[in-house]
Amino acid sequence: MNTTKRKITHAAVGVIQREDGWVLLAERPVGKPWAGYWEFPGGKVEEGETPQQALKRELQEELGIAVASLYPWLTRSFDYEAKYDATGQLDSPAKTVKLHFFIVTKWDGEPRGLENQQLVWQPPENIEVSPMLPANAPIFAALSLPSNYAITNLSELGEDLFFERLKISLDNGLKMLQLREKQLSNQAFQTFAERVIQLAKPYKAKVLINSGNQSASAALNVAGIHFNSTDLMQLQAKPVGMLCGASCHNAEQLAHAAALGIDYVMLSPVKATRSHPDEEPLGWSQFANLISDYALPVYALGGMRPPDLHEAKSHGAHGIAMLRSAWLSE
Ligand SMILES: Nc1nc2c([nH]c(=O)n2[C@H]2C[C@H](O)[C@@H](COP(=O)(O)OP(=O)(O)OP(=O)(O)O)O2)c(=O)[nH]1
Ligand SMILES: [Mg+2]
Repeated sequence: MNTTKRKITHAAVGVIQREDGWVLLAERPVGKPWAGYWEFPGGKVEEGETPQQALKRELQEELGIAVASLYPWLTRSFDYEAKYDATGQLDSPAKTVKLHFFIVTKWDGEPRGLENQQLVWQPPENIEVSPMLPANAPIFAALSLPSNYAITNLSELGEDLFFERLKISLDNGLKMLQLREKQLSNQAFQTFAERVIQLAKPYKAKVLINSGNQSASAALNVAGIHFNSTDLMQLQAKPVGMLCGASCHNAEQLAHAAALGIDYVMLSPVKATRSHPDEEPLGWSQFANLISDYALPVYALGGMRPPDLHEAKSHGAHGIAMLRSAWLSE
């Protein structure tokens, strides 16, 4: 392993996202390192700039747009090896880049390729341009996760009401839910889970199961597993071939989840909740501090209701996870 300390290049990267979810990609023009590779618009953070200031400048320079609204999102480091062109000339030296991603939701002006770069709008779950800058591979998986994530609450609602509400939620666009029912026997959980999976299937909603119910699940066709924080800390490697998330409550758990490279975390409790009345809430500022330099998408959990989404995103969250309020009738 190369242990020489590399200089870190900071870059500000803009995920410019339309209301339909499609994002803007640019092809690096001839004459720049990694020419022909696709990327999100953005560029290097200059001396004395914050990443957010750098992004606004870069999007003005590269696309001629003025950012009107943005959310801080992920921060990821990536080690680039030296790259040589076909004639053996150095195209780009070995370096470590730290990418500060933002999601840009409003802007003034129509994006144009002011540096002769090709531009294209793409749906994150089905990108058709390639090659992509190698650091960006996990970004599209993260972008494909929905903003709202529901956790089942069968024990409080009872079966009839739960399935009635589930149907309504799916009709209203719910795309991801976690089955978490510690009180159920393996057999009862299995029956419950099969019914949920069946209902969710035509909506293409992702169904995950909590690791506390995992023993019941071998036969179930679920999209993934959600590890509680105790099981997360026991985990040595990310299970392959499935979506994988975890509950975190502190910096140590967040760091372990990031080291495993799982797909998302939930950080809680943001606010006081009825389900966990004894836990001290983090509040938004501590929530934001814990994830200010974090590589994975984070769902805020604990007292969240749908109108909290904007505030959650303003504090760096990818979205919100809800237990009780996911199933309210209004
Ligand atoms: N803009 C952008 N840069 C990315 C992405 N992914 C990724 O690894 N990078 C790396 C490539 C570069 O090392 C660095 C950003 O540099 P850049 O070439 O865009 O810098 P810049 O716009 O300031 O332009 P210049 O210095 O090349 O003239 O971050 C991405 O999606 N977008
Ligand atoms: Mg650039």
